Amino acid sequence: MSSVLRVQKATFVRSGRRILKGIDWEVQAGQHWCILGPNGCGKTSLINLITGYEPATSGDIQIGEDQFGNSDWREVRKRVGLVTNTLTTFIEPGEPVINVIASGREAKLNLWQAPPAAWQRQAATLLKATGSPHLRKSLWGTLSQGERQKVLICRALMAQFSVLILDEPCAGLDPVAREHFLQWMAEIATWPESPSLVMVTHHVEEILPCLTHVLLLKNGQVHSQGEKADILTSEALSEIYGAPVELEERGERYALVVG
Ligand SMILES: Nc1ncnc2c1ncn2[C@@H]1O[C@H](COP(=O)(O)OP(=O)(O)OP(=O)(O)O)[C@@H](O)[C@H]1O
Repeated sequence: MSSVLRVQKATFVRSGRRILKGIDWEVQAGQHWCILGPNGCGKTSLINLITGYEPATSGDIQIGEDQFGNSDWREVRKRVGLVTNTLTTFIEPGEPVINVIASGREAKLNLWQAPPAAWQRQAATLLKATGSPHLRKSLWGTLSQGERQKVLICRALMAQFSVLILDEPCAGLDPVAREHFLQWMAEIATWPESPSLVMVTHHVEEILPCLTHVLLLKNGQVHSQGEKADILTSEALSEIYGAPVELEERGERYALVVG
């Protein structure tokens, strides 16, 4: 299997604090990952290194064949998609939904002009696949939280990334919207051209069967990583959260009982 993303001995130091302390992690083609860890363990910091928003203090980050430092990182980052709520604040409320999606082609947030017809068609096709083709004529500012998440993922899919990082994509969704959203994510994972999905979440309920691997972080270090069935245990989760928790299997999904 080919490597899509490789992090080797990555450290991240800010304000004299060692936030990431030697992370080794590899995502191979065809794998979909979930990252779990308590607040402040370094999940966002790790994502910031992978997307090139922050330079690692030491260590190597490789996307496919290209390594940060040896390749033009602006080109490399075009292969890593990031869907995060912080993006939403940078998009103008008056921007048409189709333009928001089409802007993913150039990794720009606001296009300020009508996108080329071919991009508009591709954007409309992606939107249709979400089951929300009626949003085609909507403006960004009128969308609900769940609709915004779908549009942001469509936007990311415009660029044909090899890795798509979803940072707490279900935050703010009601239970039904969350389940619909997760099922759509599961469908994306079945596409032959699907990027490797990396989902950061605090909720084991959101770990879908399509997520094949799990990375557990604690205090800026890898606690454990590997195939979901091996890594996701009550014992491991109790260790990372520093309190007894019980992982319950419900069909192919999970629930967590605290205490
Ligand atoms: N630029 C920075 N300067 C100083 N401290 C930072 C910086 N970036 C992150 N930190 C600190 O590093 C730690 C890890 O932060 P990070 O946001 O990566 O955690 P996280 O696992 O994503 O947390 P959460 O689950 O709460 O979102 C936190 O204690 C945070 O305050």
